[in-house]
Amino acid sequence: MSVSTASLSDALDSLGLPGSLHGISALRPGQRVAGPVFTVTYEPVDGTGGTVGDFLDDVPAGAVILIDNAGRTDCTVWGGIMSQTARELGIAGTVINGTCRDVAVAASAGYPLWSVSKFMRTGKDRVRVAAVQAPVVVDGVTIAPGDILVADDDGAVAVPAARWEEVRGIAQRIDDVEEAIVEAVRGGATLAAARAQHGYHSLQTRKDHS
Ligand SMILES: O=C([O-])CC(=O)C(=O)O
Ligand SMILES: [Mg+2]
Repeated sequence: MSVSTASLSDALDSLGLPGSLHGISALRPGQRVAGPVFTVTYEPVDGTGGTVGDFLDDVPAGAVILIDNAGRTDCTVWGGIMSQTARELGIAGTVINGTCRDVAVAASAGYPLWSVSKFMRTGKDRVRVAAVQAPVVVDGVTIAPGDILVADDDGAVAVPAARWEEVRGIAQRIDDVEEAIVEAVRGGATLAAARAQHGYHSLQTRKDHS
């Protein structure tokens, strides 16, 4: 599963599928995860009774948690206790349509995180878990539990589980072609000639792959 999010995004474009999650960024360089999504949806509460992280004990090892707090950035849905617990549980990483805190703790625990922002005000008494393992919509992309979420330095991409092998295969071929272009340039070709030879400009263009 080592294809880049860039090539996965191009592969999705070529199939006319959505999946690239605009607005969500890596919190630090060098992180990468790929795995089945465990979805969590938050909702606002007025006053007391809300909290964050109640679902964490139920997430299986290897899953990538996707938290949808509707892009809200004025209070957290993730913090350092959660990063360290997730690490203990063997959870692959967390992608947040919202914000998180204690990011230095996540870094020292080596726990991978992606989010809209980082901000220190807690979501306790401000939000609560509304649903787990229900479909979520992020940036217009519907993501169902078990879809494959891949995240790296360039951001996060979701691929429907039923299309994963197809999308991964196309993305792998795109990675190979891009490598061949660079090899051709190293071998003395101009960029224009190398790109033309390998069909660079239409790698992501919508097409019939059959
Ligand atoms: O309130 C939060 O965001 C949760 C928190 O700090 C933690 O898990 O350490
Ligand atoms: Mg904390």
